[in-house]
Amino acid sequence: MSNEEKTSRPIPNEPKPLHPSLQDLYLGVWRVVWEPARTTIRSRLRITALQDLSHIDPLIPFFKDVYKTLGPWLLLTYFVADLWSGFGSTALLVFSNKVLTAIETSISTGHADGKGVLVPLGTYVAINVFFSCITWASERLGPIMEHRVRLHFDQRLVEAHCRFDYETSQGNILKREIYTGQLWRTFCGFLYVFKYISTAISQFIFLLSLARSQNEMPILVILCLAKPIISSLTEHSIWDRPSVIYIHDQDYLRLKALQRLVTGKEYKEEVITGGLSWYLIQEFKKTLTSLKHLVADSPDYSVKSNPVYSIVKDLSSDFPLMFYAVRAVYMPQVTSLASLAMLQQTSSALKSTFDHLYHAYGGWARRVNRIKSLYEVLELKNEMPEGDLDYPPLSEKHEKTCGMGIEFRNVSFGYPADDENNTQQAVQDVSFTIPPSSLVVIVGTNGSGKTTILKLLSSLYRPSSGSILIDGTPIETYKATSLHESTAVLTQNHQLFPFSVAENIGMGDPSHATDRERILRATKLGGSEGVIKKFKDGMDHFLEYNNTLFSTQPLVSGNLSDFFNSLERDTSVSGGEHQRLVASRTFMRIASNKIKLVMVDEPTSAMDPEGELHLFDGLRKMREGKTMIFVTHRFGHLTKHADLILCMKDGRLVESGTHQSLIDRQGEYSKLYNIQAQAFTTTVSETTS
Ligand SMILES: Nc1ncnc2c1ncn2[C@@H]1O[C@H](COP(=O)(O)OP(=O)(O)OP(=O)(O)O)[C@@H](O)[C@H]1O
Repeated sequence: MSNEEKTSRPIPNEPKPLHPSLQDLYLGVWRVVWEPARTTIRSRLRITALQDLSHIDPLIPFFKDVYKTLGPWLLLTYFVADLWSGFGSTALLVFSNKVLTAIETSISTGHADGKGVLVPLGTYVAINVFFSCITWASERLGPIMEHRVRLHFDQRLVEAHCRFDYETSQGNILKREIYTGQLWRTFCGFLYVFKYISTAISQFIFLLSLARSQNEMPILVILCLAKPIISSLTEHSIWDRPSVIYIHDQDYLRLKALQRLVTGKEYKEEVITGGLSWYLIQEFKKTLTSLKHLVADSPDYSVKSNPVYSIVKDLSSDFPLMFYAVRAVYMPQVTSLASLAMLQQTSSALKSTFDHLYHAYGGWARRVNRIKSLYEVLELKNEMPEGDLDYPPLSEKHEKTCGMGIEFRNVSFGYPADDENNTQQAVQDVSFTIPPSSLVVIVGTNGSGKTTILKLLSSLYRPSSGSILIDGTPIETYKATSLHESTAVLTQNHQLFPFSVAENIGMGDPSHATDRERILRATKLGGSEGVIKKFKDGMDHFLEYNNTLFSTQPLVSGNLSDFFNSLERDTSVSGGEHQRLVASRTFMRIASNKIKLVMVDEPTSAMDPEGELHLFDGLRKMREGKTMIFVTHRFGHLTKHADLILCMKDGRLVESGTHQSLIDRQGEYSKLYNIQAQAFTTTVSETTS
């Protein structure tokens, strides 16, 4: 396998060693570290308000997708277990009633009917055990299904975001955040409604059938308290004590980093112009494959790991009933109000079911809206028109050694404004022609439209009027992705990605993203060798390290606090170092041999003069077969060697020509040039005088 085929791995998955006083636990992708201490009872979920029911149409594609992701058997098992938990509670009431009736008969006749009591009791216990097993199984299945549903929609969203053009990606619809982690619970929320309706019906029927039929306080109180006591002894929550919780799984971190790259607005421009979409999808899929073994990403997962605890806890709520049953068998002369107790028990169960139903309905509209938002994003159409012509067209005799030919014909463009009355144009009626393989410099005052010209050429936006021709063909005739593959862009706004240094540079040419030789060459050309030497782990140093690290409670000084501090990482680089690393990525891209147009927009603002000279020299040496456009405020080697200078002012092209012709003209260019030249001449004359 070539270098390119290997997945570049994030930092090693080595757990950080712990002080002997600390303990740790791995829960899914999380590592929880704590100092052993006493536990407290976990807090309860908050309750949502009742809202109107919405129509069911938007839910159909969602249900279909969940069905396709989980398959019929997993879904059916979960659905049956869910429904059973509703009917099962009524079945328990039926058999507890039988037990109580048998007890009552024993008492009234004064004859101990062991079989009459023990058979329904045995059935009751068997149902309860079965019930606990089903509950336990569905608690195990739930996180697996949740995880799969989440990964499915994560992938759909990554693919959708990679498909969006720049303008679409900035739109309002995408400002709403979609948490795929909630989608399974949303689905369950719909199931709960059906579950509680069926439970309520069965409990109600039973309550009607009961209408026919019908004191040891301290011990009863203790028995009633058995359930919370057992729960607090057997259920341990990581949220109950000071713990350090962080994502330990490196694949998961990479998954998150890839998602950030795809969804983060700050990366979008470069993801689009860098043609990274397919690479990101490919890497995302690879990472998903490595993550399939994990069933959840919530640190609460698997806190209850033993089914016996669940069985004992669930049985404990019936200790009072068992107590009465045993007592009736051995002391039949003591009378109890069995029917009355049964009525009370059934009605309180029904009350609780109605309560749940109320809350399940309460969340219905919220859940429908969540699903609507999800599908609005998944089905969102791109705003920018594009054609299906490849660039450079295969059929035409496009010279291999020839850069891109560009023509602007009366181009005007205004950015989509928040305020519709704001009609100011960033570029107005601009026309120029750039012959293939030219070196062009665009100069002008701030806000004069220089960067906007590059953005229009990058197909990030389309002109409001006029036309842009690429090699004589309108730009919108080409596939935007195909133009991006032929273009390298370097600006001062370009970001470092949340990956290693090597991958940051390698992604300049996604087809060779792990080719170390190419990366090293690009590193030298971009002048970032010195930067990388500073990192302890060199090329493998992580930039913008994305670890989820927090503590559950304030950490006072101590071993836990020291441990917490040791996990924090400093990933910052200086502005100039940042620009050198980004420049290396561009050199990686230019070296891919597909590039016909290089656009460079003030990428050296934070660089020292040596770095700047190195960068421009490097770019000029790679000129062959490329058209190069530089936007700059600095008049120097570039402007003097340019084939064409475009001078912008207030969105208009005011002058164009070579350096000498524009100096001779004594216009806007000459004015800007003289302002800069004056600074040096004044300094020289001051020094000499
Ligand atoms: N994303 C945007 N949304 C709205 N207006 C914008 C946006 N980007 C630029 N503009 C406006 O468009 C005009 C031209 O901006 P542009 O960035 O092209 O100028 P520039 O010549 O590159 O400026 P500078 O030299 O400061 O980089 C400016 O008035 C600017 O405020």
